[in-house]
Amino acid sequence: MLLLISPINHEEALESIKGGADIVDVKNPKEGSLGANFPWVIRDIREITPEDKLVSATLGDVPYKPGTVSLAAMGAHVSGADYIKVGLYGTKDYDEAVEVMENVAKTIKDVDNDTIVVAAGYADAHRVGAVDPMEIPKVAKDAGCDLAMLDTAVKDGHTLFDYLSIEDLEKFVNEAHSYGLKTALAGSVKKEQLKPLNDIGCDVVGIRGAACVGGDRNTGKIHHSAVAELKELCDSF
Ligand SMILES: O=C[C@H](O)COP(=O)(O)O
Repeated sequence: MLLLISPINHEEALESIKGGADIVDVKNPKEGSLGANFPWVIRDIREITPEDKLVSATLGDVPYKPGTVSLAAMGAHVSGADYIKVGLYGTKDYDEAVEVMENVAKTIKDVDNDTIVVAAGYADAHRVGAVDPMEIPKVAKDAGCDLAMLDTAVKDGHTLFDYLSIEDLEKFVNEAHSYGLKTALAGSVKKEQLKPLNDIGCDVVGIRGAACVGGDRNTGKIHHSAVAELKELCDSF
């Protein structure tokens, strides 16, 4: 299972790289769970990240506006992102989510087929009126994405596991795999929760809070020792 770590700036990206993150995921929590950062921050982090590591960029907790989100995807691409995550927040059902994601996938695949397009839903979608998380694998497949992901929309201490059972998560992973997609799971994941995620076949675990000093994604900063501990655990399974 690969370790994706979400820094917000240059300093935290260096800590993530030093700690051994497999994917450096540029994010801006001030703008939400999958808040988007600025093009120059993504470009700078791509420049300091070794070439063999992927740089991811989140496009935000996006509205049901396929054109706006497609342009944002192009912005992430020209800024150097290899992995583009779209938080399906304003899309209330399968049809809206597919419409956004198929336009993002077309935008990106037309210019670079190797860039990874990620459809990200929310385990707590019911709290914000977003598309059902269990529909995300089908959304990702039907829209031509590479990866189906779940995170949590509301970062209030609840974790992914508060909303979905391990059986549901396994079903999510198996369905995505049956379509030939990879999976990523996140949502205030703690180090003790890595093994169950690994055991159900999850391909990527996404973490910010547990990689920060004090375990707090907002007040803490990412520290390489916390990242290294998570990386060692991921490699031990
Ligand atoms: O993509 C993953 C997220 O950054 C997860 O953040 P979190 O561990 O603070 O919920």
